[in-house]
Amino acid sequence: MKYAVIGTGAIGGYYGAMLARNEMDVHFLLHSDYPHVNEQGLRIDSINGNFNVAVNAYAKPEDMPLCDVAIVALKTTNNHLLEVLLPQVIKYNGIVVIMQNGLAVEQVAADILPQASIIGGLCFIGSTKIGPGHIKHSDFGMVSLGHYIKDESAAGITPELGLVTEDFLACGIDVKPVENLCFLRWQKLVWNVPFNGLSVVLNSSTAELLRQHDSRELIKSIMLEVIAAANACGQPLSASLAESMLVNTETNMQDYAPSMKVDYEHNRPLEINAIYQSMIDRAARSGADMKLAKMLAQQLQFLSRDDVQ
Ligand SMILES: NC(=O)C1=CN([C@@H]2O[C@H](COP(=O)(O)OP(=O)(O)OC[C@H]3O[C@@H](n4cnc5c(N)ncnc54)[C@H](OP(=O)(O)O)[C@@H]3O)[C@@H](O)[C@H]2O)C=CC1
Ligand SMILES: CC(C)(CO)C(=O)C(=O)O
Repeated sequence: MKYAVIGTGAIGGYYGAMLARNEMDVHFLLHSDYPHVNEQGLRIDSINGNFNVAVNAYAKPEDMPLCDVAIVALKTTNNHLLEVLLPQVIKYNGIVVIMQNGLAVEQVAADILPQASIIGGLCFIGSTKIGPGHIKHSDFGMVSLGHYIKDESAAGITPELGLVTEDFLACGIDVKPVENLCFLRWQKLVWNVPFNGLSVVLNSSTAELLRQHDSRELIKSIMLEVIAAANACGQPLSASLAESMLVNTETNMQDYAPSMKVDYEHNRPLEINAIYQSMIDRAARSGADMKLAKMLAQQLQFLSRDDVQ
C-alpha cells in the first residue's frame, strides 16, 4: 500500500521512517523541515540503533500522490487542518491511521471521509523531534491499533486493521491490533491525564512526581477518577490499574517529560481538548463529574494564555 504521513514529527517521523527504510512506499508531508528533509532525509537516533533514510518529501499536499493509507501524526491542536489536507492525499475509501493521544480524536477524520476506514493508533513510546528531520527515540516503541466506530463498541479485528498491522510488523514496528479501541483510549488516558497535565502544572518529570508522597497520591486520585469515568461510559477498567500503572512507571519507565511538557517548554499549544475536554464532556454525558480532571484542565488553560508563558 502507498502511505502518506501527515505530521512528520516525533511520532510521524519515527514510525514513517521505520516504514520507509523497509522499502514501503511512503510520502511525507513536511512543514518547517521541508528543505532539510528533502535534501538530507530523516535521521533517527534510536535505542534500537541509529539510521538515516532518504524519503519522498513534500511541502504541499497537492504535490503528493493519492495514497491508500494516511498516517495522521499532527498534534491534535492542528486537526482543523485535516479538512483541507486529508482529501488531497488519500483515496476517498482509503485507510486513515490517527496516531494521537486523546479521546475520540478519530471523529474529525471520520466526518471528513465518511467512506474511509478509520484506525486509531496509541503510541507507547518516548520520542522527540530534536532538530530538523531529526528524531530521538529514547524509550519503548509499541503501538496499539484499533478500528474506530463512533458508537464506542468493539469493532473487532477488521481486514483494514489486519493490512496495516501486517505492514507495520514487516517493518519491525512492535504493533498490537486490538478489538476495542475505545477501551484502550480510556486505559491510556489513565496515564496521560495525571502525568501530562501535572508535569506542566508542577513543572516536574515523571520520577519527580512519583518520588514525592503528595504528588503520587494526587496522581493516583486522578487515575481513579478516570477509571470511574471509563466505567460510567461502559468501558470496564479495574481500579487496580491505578497502582499497577504507578509501579510500572516507577520501575520500567525512564524518568520522562511527557509530550505535553515538551510542548509547554517549546511554547506550543497544549492538547487540552483532546486529552481532557473530550473526556470530561463524554463522562458528563454519562453522569460522571470529573472534578480533578476539570481542575487540571482549567490550570492548563490558564498556563496556556499568551500573557502567562
Ligand atoms: N512524542 C511522543 O513521545 C508521543 C506523542 N504522542 C502523541 O502523538 C501525537 C503527535 O505528537 P508528536 O509527534 O510528539 O508531535 P510533534 O510536534 O513532534 O510532530 C507534529 C508535526 O506536525 C507538523 N506540522 C505542524 N503543522 C503542520 C502543517 N500545517 N502541515 C504539515 N505538518 C505540520 C510539525 O512540523 P514542524 O515541526 O515543522 O512545525 C511537527 O513536526 C500527539 O497527539 C501526541 O500527544 C503519543 C505518545 C507519545
Ligand atoms: C505515555 C507517553 C509518555 C508515551 O508513551 C505519552 O503518551 C506522552 O508522552 O504523551
